[in-house]
Amino acid sequence: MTTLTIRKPDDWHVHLRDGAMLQAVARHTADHFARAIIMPNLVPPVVTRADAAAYRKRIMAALPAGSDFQPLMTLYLTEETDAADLVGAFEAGEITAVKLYPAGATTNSQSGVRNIENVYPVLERMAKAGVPLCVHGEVTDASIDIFDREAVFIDRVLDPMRRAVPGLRVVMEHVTTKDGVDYALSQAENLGATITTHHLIINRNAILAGGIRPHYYCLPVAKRELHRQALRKAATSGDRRFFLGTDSAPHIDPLKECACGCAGIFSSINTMGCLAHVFEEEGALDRLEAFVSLNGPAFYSLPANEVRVTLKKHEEPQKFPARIDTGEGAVTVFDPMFPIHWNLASEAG
Ligand SMILES: NC(=O)N[C@@H](CC(=O)O)C(=O)O
Ligand SMILES: [Zn+2]
Ligand SMILES: [Zn+2]
Repeated sequence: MTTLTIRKPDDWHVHLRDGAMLQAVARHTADHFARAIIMPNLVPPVVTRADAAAYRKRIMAALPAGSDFQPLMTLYLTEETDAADLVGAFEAGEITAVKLYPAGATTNSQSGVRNIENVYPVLERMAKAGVPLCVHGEVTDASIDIFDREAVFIDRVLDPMRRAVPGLRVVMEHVTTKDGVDYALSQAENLGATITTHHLIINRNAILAGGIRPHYYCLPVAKRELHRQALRKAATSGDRRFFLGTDSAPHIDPLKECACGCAGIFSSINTMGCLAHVFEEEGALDRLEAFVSLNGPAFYSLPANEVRVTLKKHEEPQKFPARIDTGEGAVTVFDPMFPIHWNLASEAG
């Protein structure tokens, strides 16, 4: 049996939701990760310091007894955001970052930013205080092809914003293109990028070839194979600018399997097994720790976790549920379309 011992991973982008869904999914993230950046796109969104404190309490209450999982809270940036409230929350350690959703770009982004220049004053305050900005990087212009929205965002919004607010620390969330990878690599400072598990595994064929498969639909949508290859190269390179953000984003099956299905892939249960498979395939198991446990904390100026975990490769494929039950309905688990032989040693199997 092959084993790999690494520092405990963190997830730098996850959706834990609220209510019954939070109760069902929180423990899966807490099982595998020491910390996670908690996305604020609830309805209504987590906008103020008080909202974040209240949401954090609900998350803590949803964790299994004795869990030492640490949620790292974020605020949802709006054109009305109060900079003093935001900086106060950051300086008190109550939030770790702020999230920019272009209005209309993705799930629950209606309250997001319509004109980026309207938030430059808040971004300047964030740059001064050292508050990182996590960015969903897609334009919403209906005339731009959905497969091009990330690349166009870099030119039209991200790069001008970073020039206008020098010193702002930015994370390109869930990069899905070679363009995203190349932009991150071209910048020496103040820029990181998260990569999801599923974008290392699927290209757009998974959604569209041989029938429409809504459980592979997420935003940004998976792109063509050359982009998946660029993401694999970046993630397995060890380069400090790239780190794991699973973007595990549960929606109940009836909301995925319908005429206008929601975007989001739920992967928190089998993410680590999938990643070990991908890194092994790329001959890069020795760089998995950088991607899941070292580069993220370094970007966020946090210590890496001291606790170690062991991943094991088993002869037999490991069993993961095809779906989980939640108080709201079933949620389908990401199926990587290959048998997963790896799991965390503490897991069953
Ligand atoms: N990634 C997704 O497809 N969906 C996310 C939103 C997001 O991260 O863009 C969600 O909240 O469902
Ligand atoms: Zn997003
Ligand atoms: Zn997300």
